[in-house]
Amino acid sequence: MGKEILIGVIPAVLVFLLFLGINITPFIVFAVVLTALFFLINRQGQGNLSIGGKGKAKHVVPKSTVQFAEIGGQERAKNELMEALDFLKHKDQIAQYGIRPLKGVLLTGPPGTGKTLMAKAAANYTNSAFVAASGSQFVEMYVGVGAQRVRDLFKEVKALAEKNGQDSGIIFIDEIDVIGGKRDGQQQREYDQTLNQLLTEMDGIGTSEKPRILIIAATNRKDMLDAALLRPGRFDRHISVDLPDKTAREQILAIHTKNKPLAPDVSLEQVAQETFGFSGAQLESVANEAAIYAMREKSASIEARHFAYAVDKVMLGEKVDREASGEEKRRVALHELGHAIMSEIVRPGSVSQVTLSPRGKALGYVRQNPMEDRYLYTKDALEKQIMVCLGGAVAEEIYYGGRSTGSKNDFEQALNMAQEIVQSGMSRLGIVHVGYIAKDRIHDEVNFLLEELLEKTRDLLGKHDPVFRQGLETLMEAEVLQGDEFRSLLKQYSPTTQELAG
Ligand SMILES: Nc1ncnc2c1ncn2[C@@H]1O[C@H](COP(=O)(O)OP(=O)(O)OP(=O)(O)O)[C@@H](O)[C@H]1O
Ligand SMILES: [Zn+2]
Repeated sequence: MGKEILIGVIPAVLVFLLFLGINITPFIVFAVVLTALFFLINRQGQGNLSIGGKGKAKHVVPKSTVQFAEIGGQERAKNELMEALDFLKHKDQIAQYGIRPLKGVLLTGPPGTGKTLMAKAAANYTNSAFVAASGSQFVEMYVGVGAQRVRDLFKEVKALAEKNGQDSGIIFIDEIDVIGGKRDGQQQREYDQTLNQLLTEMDGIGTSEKPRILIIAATNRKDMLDAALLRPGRFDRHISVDLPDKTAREQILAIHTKNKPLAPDVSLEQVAQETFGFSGAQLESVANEAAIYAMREKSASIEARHFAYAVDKVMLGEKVDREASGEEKRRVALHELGHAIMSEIVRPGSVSQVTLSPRGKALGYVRQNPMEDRYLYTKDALEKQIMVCLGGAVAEEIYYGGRSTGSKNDFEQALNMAQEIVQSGMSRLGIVHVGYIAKDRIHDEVNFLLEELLEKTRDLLGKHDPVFRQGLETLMEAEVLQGDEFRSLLKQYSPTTQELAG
């Protein structure tokens, strides 16, 4: 601020000197030089300190101003991240207690769910210097360039922290899977060097180091990552950032319409209802497109129909049509109800929540109350849990006459548990020595077990049609059913013991 005043004062002084009849040429030269200097300093002061010459990726971002409050939904992820960040804030205590410093946080989840926003908010929350890069920026034709860039990144964040007087720095690496993907074959030499450099830098982060550095990485393919990255002391804290559920969608829409004139007929809840499966980025797009439609029509405010257009446009842009997405939601709802009903049948009181909120690859889930550890080790308990797993696919079979890829994970779990039964000597085969018995005999026995349990599950779920219908209605509307709600629905619509027996 002082600079502007000086720049204004200098000409005034010169005019005054001229007025006194003094030769001002030397003063003018001096003033010009001074002004030029001020401009230079001023420009550098804007903050985009950049190390490295041309051709280098620009990964320095001005000081982050994003706040956690500007991120809609993601409550669990935000809390987990803040908890992790408290390590940065209380680093003296961490050192005092000899706690291993947290070095890496991995954010996983589909594109556009706010991972970048979270990293920026993290920097703001901890008053850390922030630099960002994307995995693809490290891929170069020349060996060694990627590794050099990793080194630069660490240097940069340190320099930036020093310059801003901050005692911590956050490095955000988007698409970490590009440099940290699983090794296969030799064509990955360059990636290897980049990854190794990253690991070396991370291993070098000490407890008392200043500035303290935290690396936040993002990927939507955690399963693709090299195990070396996930080891303790590296990216050992994983936070999943999921697609938003209905409430979260409404919050995100509210955030992105805050500065827009909405007509009274707009219900963000309604828009949220119609945007199942949308990411935060897509919702931002909906808000923006709706505004564009309204402006084109010279409408004074954004009306409900503008939102309807916008939702369609974003869906079409993503090649998802409304019909299909509604149908998919129905299918997911029935699938989850299948799990939930089975869960209550085999273990009353076990369902804590049924939701359609898409998590990771799954589009819905049933949260079960934890059971006692002991429980899992009997044959009966394993069989019951297998039936809960199969419930989803069976429900789809009943209502759609076939299964979908949505049950892959369920089947994997069921298979594992069935194998457990066989290998623990709890099947018709008796005690088996896994090394000696032919593989296909185990396989056959596992299949036999699963077929039997499938049949049982079909039988039980087939008798719960009214529960499916009522549950479906609620889930389509609210996308979530709390455990108690679900149980009272079951109580009301379940068949009686007599009906079950018949
Ligand atoms: N939870 C959210 N709340 C508010 N806005 C959001 C949210 N999630 C995404 N957005 C909007 O979408 C934009 C893109 O989000 P962001 O870049 O953080 O997603 P990302 O998960 O990092 O995606 P990608 O993996 O594709 O990089 C944000 O700038 C913001 O406008
Ligand atoms: Zn399932």
